[in-house]
Amino acid sequence: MGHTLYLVRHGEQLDAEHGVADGPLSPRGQRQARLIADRLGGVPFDSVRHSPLQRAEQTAQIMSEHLPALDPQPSALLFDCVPTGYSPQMPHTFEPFFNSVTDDEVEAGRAQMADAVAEFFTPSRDSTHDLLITHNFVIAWFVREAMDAPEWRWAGLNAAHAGLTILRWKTGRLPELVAFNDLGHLPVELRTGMNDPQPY
Ligand SMILES: O=C(O)[C@@H](CO)OP(=O)(O)O
Repeated sequence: MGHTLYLVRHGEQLDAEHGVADGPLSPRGQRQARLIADRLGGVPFDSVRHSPLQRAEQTAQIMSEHLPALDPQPSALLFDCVPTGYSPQMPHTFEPFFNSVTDDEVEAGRAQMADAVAEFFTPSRDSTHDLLITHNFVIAWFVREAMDAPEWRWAGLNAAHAGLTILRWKTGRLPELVAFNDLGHLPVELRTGMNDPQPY
């Protein structure tokens, strides 16, 4: 069956729209965490890791209250980060965002993502299931890496709060993108965190 990696973006953070860098989940974020827990209730997870930031830690905590078999552990490899700097191949509309990111931040993000890929992208002959609760850019980088897409192509791959992305490695096969930003467990009013409102 191989190794399956379940990537979940944290739930909606309280007051994130006011520029608060981190904090607890909003009531909507707490509902999102309960619903992604219900969605994944049948998966026999071998490990659960989460970003140490509060919005991801609380998402993991709510999920483990609903799924007591989970034993979430923090991993610094899952911190929010910026995986690369601006590339001329990116749409120009992305440029203002990258103007506010320092070279040191990019260097740290690049190193973190290299270490994260080495840690989590592990083919397995056995059936293994690992859950990572993390951030939008980390999920985008993992998808880009699994697809062997150009380095800059993580930019613009957006997952919603509590969206579910699944990657799988089977022996002798290319990495498989089983699902990207699947929101089937969320009612329309809880599909938050995307740049544009979701029309479905
Ligand atoms: O700021 C964002 O849009 C993303 C970047 O990864 O972070 P988060 O998933 O923590 O909201």
